[in-house]
Amino acid sequence: MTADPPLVLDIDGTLTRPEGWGIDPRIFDPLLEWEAPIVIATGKAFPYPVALCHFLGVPELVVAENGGVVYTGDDVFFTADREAAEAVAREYEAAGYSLGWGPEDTVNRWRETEIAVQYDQPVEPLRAIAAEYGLEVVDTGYAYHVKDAAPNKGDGVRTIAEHTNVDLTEAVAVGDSENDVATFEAVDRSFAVANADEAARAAADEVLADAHADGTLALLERVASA
Ligand SMILES: O=C(O)COP(=O)(O)O
Ligand SMILES: [Mg+2]
Repeated sequence: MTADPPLVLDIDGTLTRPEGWGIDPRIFDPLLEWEAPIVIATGKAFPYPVALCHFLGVPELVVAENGGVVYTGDDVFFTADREAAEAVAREYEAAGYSLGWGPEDTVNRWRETEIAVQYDQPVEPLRAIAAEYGLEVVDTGYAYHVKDAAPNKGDGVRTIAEHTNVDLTEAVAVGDSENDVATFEAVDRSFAVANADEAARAAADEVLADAHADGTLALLERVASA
């Protein structure tokens, strides 16, 4: 009899419905019943993974903003600030472009360390402006994230492990894009869903046969305690 391994899960592309958008409701019960810690490691702003944990009914262990914000359940750690990314966003807008989210911009409203740009906005001028500020642009397949190069999801996951009982030498991670590569390096076994980008596929120990939540759900069945 083996125990359930700790999980490190990405959100978009990994817990999403086959259509690619929205959380697949089939993940709720397996995650609620999982007997080991679950870390949500995402590019989304801090409130989103916290809310996901809350509504799943699992403890809040969260890496948000691609590692810019880390929550261990007791403490919040910030590993970057928003100022430079904000300056890039203003310059992008001044050049006639838009972040693409509308006036109230709930995607960036609560962001503390980076700025996200909608996926159908032009990325080349964004990359050029970000480079002037020494920042990088990460392509998650869902948005472009303007961020400091230092924070990443993998370091965030390690911070959680240092402050909790999450044992990364036993952990299983699932992800779909270049922002999950550092996570894959931090855990014991790493899996890219079938819809994953090249970077995630190359970094993962295994590419799953199924896409989105279908891939993740099949994997959970496979690695669950016997
Ligand atoms: O916020 C994004 O663009 C992607 O989010 P994810 O890291 O949970 O896939
Ligand atoms: Mg993703």
